[in-house]
Amino acid sequence: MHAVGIVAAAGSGLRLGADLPKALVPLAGRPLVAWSVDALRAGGVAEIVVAVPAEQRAAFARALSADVRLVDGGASRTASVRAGLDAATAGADLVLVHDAARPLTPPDVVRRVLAALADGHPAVVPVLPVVDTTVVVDERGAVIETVPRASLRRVQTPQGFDRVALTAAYALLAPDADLTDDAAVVRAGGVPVVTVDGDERAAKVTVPHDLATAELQVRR
Ligand SMILES: Nc1ccn([C@@H]2O[C@H](COP(=O)(O)OP(=O)(O)OP(=O)(O)O)[C@@H](O)[C@H]2O)c(=O)n1
Ligand SMILES: C[C@](O)(CO)[C@H](O)COP(=O)(O)O
Repeated sequence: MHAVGIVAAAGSGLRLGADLPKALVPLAGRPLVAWSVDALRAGGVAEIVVAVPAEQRAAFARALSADVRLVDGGASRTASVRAGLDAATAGADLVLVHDAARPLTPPDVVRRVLAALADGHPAVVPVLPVVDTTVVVDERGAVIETVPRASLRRVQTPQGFDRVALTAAYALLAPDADLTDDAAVVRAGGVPVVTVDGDERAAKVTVPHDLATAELQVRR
């Protein structure tokens, strides 16, 4: 089986508030995107395509090794992944879609996703339980309902797919579709999605505190 990794790295990182695209923000001196590419490689994915902001291609080329292919991302994560998928070589039968913003994803998470794909599941996501009480609020922020959380999960990346199933699901999407992850794309196309264990260390760097936490994690 041949897996291609697509790294979504074309976001700007508004919530992080850095003065360069989030995927280029350094963690222990290396750009987040370089860590995320390494995570996929350490888990057994050799071919990597990275979707980058078009105007930053040169900076990404300097940040990554020459065997990583760069493509121009789009206005949404969905558009960026679609561009990466279009650029993957025909030889790949599996696709792992990963966020550049999850730099410290342990290789075991990647391996668990690949193992479930090898078992014949067409779509696999790593998940974690919800550990806080979870509520619904009204427009003023008042709590109107506590949600039972036993069956809720937080979804991480990399998310793994049979390439034919993912390509077919993307082909069904409207060109301007903007879904929050790729599992939602295949589910919209009727493909069942199974879960494997995620890992707290695969947390997404979204706000400044997440970057500080990642720095501490690297130093341990
Ligand atoms: N047009 C976009 C938007 C997001 N992403 C990528 O999708 C991943 C998850 O998105 P998120 O963490 O929301 O990143 P940003 O969109 O950059 O963050 P923000 O919403 O704070 O601007 C990131 O690795 C980001 O680079 C992408 O490839 N193309
Ligand atoms: C893809 C993702 O990381 C799965 O949890 C998440 O949906 C990305 O969300 P964001 O708001 O675009 O960061």
